[in-house]
Amino acid sequence: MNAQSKAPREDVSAREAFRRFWPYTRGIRRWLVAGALLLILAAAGEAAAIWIFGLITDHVLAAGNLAAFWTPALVWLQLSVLTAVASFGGDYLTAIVGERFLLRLRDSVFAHVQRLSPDFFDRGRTGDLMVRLTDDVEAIEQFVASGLIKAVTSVVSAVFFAGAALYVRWDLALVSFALAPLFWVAVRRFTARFRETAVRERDGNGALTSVVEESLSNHTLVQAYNRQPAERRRLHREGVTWLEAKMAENRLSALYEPLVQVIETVCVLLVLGFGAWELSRGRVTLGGLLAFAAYLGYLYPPIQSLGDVGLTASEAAAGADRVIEIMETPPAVAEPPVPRTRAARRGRVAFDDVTFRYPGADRPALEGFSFRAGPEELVLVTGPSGAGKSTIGKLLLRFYDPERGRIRLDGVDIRELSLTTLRENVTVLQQETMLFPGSVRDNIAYGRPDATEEQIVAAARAADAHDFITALPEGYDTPVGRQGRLLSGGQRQRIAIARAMVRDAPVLILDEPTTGLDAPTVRRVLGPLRRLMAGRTTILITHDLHLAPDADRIIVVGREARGQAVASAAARPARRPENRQPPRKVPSSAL
Ligand SMILES: Nc1ncnc2c1ncn2[C@@H]1O[C@H](COP(=O)(O)OP(=O)(O)OP(=O)(O)O)[C@@H](O)[C@H]1O
Repeated sequence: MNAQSKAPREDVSAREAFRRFWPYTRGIRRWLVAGALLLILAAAGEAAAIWIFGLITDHVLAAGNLAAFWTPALVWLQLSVLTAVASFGGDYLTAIVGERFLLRLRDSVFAHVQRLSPDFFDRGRTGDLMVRLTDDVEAIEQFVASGLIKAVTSVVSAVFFAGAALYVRWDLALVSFALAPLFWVAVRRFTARFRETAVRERDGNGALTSVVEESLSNHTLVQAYNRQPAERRRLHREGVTWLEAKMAENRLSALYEPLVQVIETVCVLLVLGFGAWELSRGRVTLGGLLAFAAYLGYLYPPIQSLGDVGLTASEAAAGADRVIEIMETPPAVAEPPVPRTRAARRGRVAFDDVTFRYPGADRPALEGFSFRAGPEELVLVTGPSGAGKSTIGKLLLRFYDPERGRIRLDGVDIRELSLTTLRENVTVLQQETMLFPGSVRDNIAYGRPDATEEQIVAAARAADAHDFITALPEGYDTPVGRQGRLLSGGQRQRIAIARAMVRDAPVLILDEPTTGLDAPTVRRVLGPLRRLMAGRTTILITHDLHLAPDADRIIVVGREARGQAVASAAARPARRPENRQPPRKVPSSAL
């Protein structure tokens, strides 16, 4: 199953989302507690300051007694400094906890995504995946880490201010608390709707980012086929869907705040009316009444903030659905329980009666396929398009496991090797030369980041790339651009050959290494390719028979008449041309 496909998603409740992501706070929980305690201290400081304000009103302002002002004023000043420090510390720790949580969760989701099969990426939409790794992960943080602190401090602050209000005038307090359930009703009604709109908004955001990503990464195709208006319309359509979802969300938040304010005003007016009556009868002092009103004023923000936590929880649950969906997509292959981390590095490859079907495909891409390739052998794999040739490389690299049969490297089933060890032993040179944005040097050293300058240059020389690289404006430091687009196809190919040389693996898979290159360029890369193949087991997947004379064996992967894709190993020794020159091997000491 593919997380990015449109399969119906199981909704996750906020509680489940919390339970699921709470373990990511391991190690930072003490900071979480410290942050919450500091914020509670700040709330207590504010409550005490209001108390002093009431005292000053009664004993200084109402009594006109300046002498009584200094002591409470000094205490108030000290309290406000203490409150400021506690509030700073609390906010800072909350931010640290939130950001660390975010970092850890994003790292973990990304690490999982990296283990998924190529099929997951081929079927899914990159833009949507990007939104899941950024916005959705952030929404979860807003709830689980900072949201939790906010909820705890809001509850404690509400208890403080409610307690203080009760202490000052319990009867007045009870009158105002009688309206508290109104808040709950408002919050509950809004939370459910908010959840719905949040899910739509997140999906819309993913779809919009996907269109931008797809359109920009295929800009040449778009321009060459005059598809700009169609792409603009596609973006606009997704933009409108997102706008509608966003507006529904904004409408709800815009409605929620004034509604809460109206409820607040009703409370305050009720208290003031009742208070004025009590004041006129001399049952409460002006200072007492003002302090009481202030406590109520301070009581509403934490209650409102609890409501906000409810809304954040809805958004987080919507994000959590999307993140959990990825986390629950199983990797196509698993590391063995006790992986072997050493291989003989001789390069003996064997496919024994291998049958493989792509996930969701109704017929096998390879069926009962067997072949062997030994050290220093060049096995050429050819056959019609779609017959399963490239699949051989994907299975050897263990992007997928066969349904039946087994694949061995130096006599060991590749399922027993650690994935790292296996992939250190097999280098692939793909049909489409993949370069990473970065310099020429970074790209050559991509498979072996600790490669020395001499090794990089030796590989570039052997790949016949050194001369054109030194002629580039910044030599080995020249940026190659996105997917190496600043270089020509032949240059990209030679850099990829140099990269494979630096990697120096005993098994080499060349998947259509000359596709897309014109005849002179093909002739130009043949020499470097031969040097790369020297001393290794090479599986050359190609329609192009330029290298056929060099092959030790040719395997024809074919389709049988019944229309099923069947790979048959019609292996036959290739005729070795008399004039075949032994390839010059790049001394491994130089690599
Ligand atoms: N990710 C995938 N999911 C489902 N089917 C796939 C997937 N990748 C390839 N296939 C199918 O598997 C079959 C073999 O594909 P493969 O890429 O191995 O063919 P090939 O012989 O290398 O073709 P070509 O010469 O055109 O590159 C094809 O029918 C193809 O449609």
